[in-house]
Amino acid sequence: MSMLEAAGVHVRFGDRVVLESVDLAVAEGEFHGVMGPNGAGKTTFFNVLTGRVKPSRGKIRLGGEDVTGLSPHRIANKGIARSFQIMTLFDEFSARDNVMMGLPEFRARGLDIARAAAGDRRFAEQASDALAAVGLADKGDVRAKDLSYGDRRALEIAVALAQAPRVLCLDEPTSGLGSDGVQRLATLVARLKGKLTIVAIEHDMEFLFSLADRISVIHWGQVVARGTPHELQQNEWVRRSNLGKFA
Ligand SMILES: Nc1ncnc2c1ncn2[C@@H]1O[C@H](COP(=O)(O)OP(=O)(O)OP(=O)(O)O)[C@@H](O)[C@H]1O
Repeated sequence: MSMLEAAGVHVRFGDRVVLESVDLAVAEGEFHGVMGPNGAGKTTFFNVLTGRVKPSRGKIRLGGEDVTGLSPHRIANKGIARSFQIMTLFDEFSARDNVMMGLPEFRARGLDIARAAAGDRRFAEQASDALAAVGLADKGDVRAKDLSYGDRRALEIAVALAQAPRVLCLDEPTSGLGSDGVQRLATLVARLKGKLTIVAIEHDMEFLFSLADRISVIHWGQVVARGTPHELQQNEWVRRSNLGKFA
């Protein structure tokens, strides 16, 4: 059984069809890349997976359970975490507090002060684990706004990891990073690979081809090619487009 499955997903905005019959099956522990030209429908597909857009047809299943059309909040609670292309951190808060605020139990406790006091240490420990997982172990007390761009991107991933997701969706994780930052992210993803199911939209083909187990190419709202990086190198469509130029 696939950890994450999309079956026959259609999305239309007015009379514009943006996704047409998109299928995807991602195995547990797989790192699946999604690539394609600008405007192809990749972000819309992520929005369907994470509940921000309801498909006009088709199903999304997580671990076999139908989660189609659930709210983003409920889908997150079921285990699909998303790291956004646009920074979504609380700048004035420390890295650790940002991660703690991503913990479902932390948010669920509301303003119950007695429980909060008892829970704080445990939450802080969970947050520290997530920070360590992304190489920010010694930056827990640094305010988000004082972190470097690369550290902020790593922190976004820590926020998503702290939710102990079953599936992590990364929307252009390398965007805005210099080559050192990309290298560091590649090391992090390589460490997470196999332990976590990851789906990543990415324009950096070198990054994707070196790390992904399989890649789906979306163009005009449809999957036009899919396979391992090696298989895609042989794919006629990818060869003719300039998408595989790093392959
Ligand atoms: N809410 C919306 N209403 C109408 N059209 C939309 C909406 N969201 C996206 N679109 C259109 O759907 C198409 C696909 O957009 P989408 O953002 O999914 O593409 P993408 O592959 O992620 O592109 P990029 O790589 O540039 O981020 C675009 O033409 C976009 O203008």
